[in-house]
Amino acid sequence: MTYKALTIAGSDSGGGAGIQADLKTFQMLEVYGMSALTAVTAQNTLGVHGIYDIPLDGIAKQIDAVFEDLGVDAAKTGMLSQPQVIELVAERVRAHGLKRLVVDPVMIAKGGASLLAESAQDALREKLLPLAAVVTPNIPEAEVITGKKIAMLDEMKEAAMYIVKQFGAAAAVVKGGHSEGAPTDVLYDGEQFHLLTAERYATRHTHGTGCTFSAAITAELAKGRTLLDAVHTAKRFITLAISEELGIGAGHGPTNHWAYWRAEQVKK
Ligand SMILES: Nc1ncnc2c1ncn2[C@@H]1O[C@H](COP(=O)(O)OP(=O)(O)O)[C@@H](O)[C@H]1O
Ligand SMILES: Cc1ncc(COP(=O)(O)O)c(N)n1
Repeated sequence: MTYKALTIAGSDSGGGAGIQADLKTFQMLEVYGMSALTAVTAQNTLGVHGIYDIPLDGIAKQIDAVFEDLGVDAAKTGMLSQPQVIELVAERVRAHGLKRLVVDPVMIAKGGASLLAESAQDALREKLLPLAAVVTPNIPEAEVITGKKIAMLDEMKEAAMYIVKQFGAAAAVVKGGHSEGAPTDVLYDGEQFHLLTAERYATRHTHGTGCTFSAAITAELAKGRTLLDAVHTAKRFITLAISEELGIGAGHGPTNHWAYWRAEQVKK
């Protein structure tokens, strides 16, 4: 059986985040990867040097071409850039009846560049979140979505629940990468909370961690795994990818997309 996943996101020329991180992650989890580009960024580990949006009809045609021929078991969104892109993606997701949608509400790159216009925040909340099987904000993104400050674990829990109850997402994971101490992520699945904890690695090479984490959830959902199983696998995938840093680039380098697969081979 060949499982298929689609990423609707921006290109990172540096290969650590965006479409490139997503496709590498799908591949390493043995899922066939497909892409619909929303924007092309000229980017490396030092920052974003240019953003070139793809015309709306080009985005729609990529999505439709993939659904109409190959089929999609699960999809994720990453950088959506503009409100019209969010509206279009929401409309195509509904038209194709896609159920397993992971929304990574990408807003700001690690270097500080804005990857989502402020005017797109309402469209994200109103149009896309209701279609999500799971939303994966980091702490600053969860603060923007909910309009509430998050300093402690209890507030991460409140934010995850608020995103589900207020905006109609089926589930939310508020990621703890930006907190202090252990990087604990909070999953609210509509009924219960689940905490996922790992060791914190002192490294500057965390470019694309959010993209990689949400892509791993998407790949596992494409295989028909439960959300809880998918999030657990994604946590292991990203923790290994961060712990075995590649050390390339002069700035925030990429994570190691081989690490999980190699660890699994050793187990066999
Ligand atoms: N230094 C780190 N050590 C271990 N895990 C981390 C570290 N930084 C982030 N993570 C984990 O990586 C994943 C992505 O989180 P985060 O960095 O918050 O997302 P984003 O890239 O969207 O800002 C989460 O599971 C988070 O807990
Ligand atoms: C095209 C693109 N998409 C997403 C991100 C966010 O990735 P991160 O916040 O992990 O640097 C990025 N830098 N570039």
